Amino acid sequence: MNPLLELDKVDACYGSAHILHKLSLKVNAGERVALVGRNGVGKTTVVNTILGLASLRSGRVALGGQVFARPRPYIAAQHGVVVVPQGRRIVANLSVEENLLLGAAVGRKGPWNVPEIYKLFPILAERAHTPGTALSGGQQQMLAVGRALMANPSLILLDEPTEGLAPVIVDQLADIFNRVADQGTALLLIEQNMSLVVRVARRYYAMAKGSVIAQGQVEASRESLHDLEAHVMV
Ligand SMILES: Nc1ncnc2c1ncn2[C@@H]1O[C@H](COP(=O)(O)OP(=O)(O)OP(=O)(O)O)[C@@H](O)[C@H]1O
Repeated sequence: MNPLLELDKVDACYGSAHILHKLSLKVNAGERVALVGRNGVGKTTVVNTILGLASLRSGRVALGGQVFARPRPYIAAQHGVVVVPQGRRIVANLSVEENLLLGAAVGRKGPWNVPEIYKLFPILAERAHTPGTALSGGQQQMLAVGRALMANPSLILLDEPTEGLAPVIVDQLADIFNRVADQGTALLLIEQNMSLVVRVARRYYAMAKGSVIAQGQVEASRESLHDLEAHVMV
């Protein structure tokens, strides 16, 4: 079976700023993969390249085996690849429920709908008619994950989903990510919190200066945690 996502020797830029250099990675159906690395190495640029928000200079971006010379956000969504963006990007003048409904705009069929999201995150049901940005940071992150699930994705790209959140909320999100993955949705988890990575991911790529410099299995061991932490120490 073709990988859900494959980047093959990708070079990508913002204008004249050349950020990604011969970067290759792939995510297969149902996999739990982490992308780790220090601040500024280009992790968000990987996401932006998949969405066409950074320009693809050379190499290949393929979704489900289909190569896209000019990736776009709607192409990714139509192919079941959705992003929970860094900073969440909750729409301020829409309610929680309206933010969730935005996620369904792509019209993919699947198990996720508003009642199912409310079962996963009961707090969102309680606050359904509250403006999305009136929620706490942790609740906004739940809303961003719920909005992504509303697209019935086969792969979710999570860009630093626990940044700035309290440990108790991080624990809840780890549990949610595992439940979502247990139901068969693949995850690409971009994270600086390595104790979360070892709880969720089974495989990792480590980046430095716009390239993948290491990859391997993730194990729930002290050694694995130590190895991963070495890639993100600043
Ligand atoms: N729109 C842009 N135009 C030019 N350079 C950019 C742009 N966005 C990011 N960069 C630069 O690209 C490099 C990689 O940034 P990127 O956000 O991909 O890193 P990151 O690994 O996700 O870091 P962080 O953990 O801080 O989000 C950085 O040097 C950054 O300054």
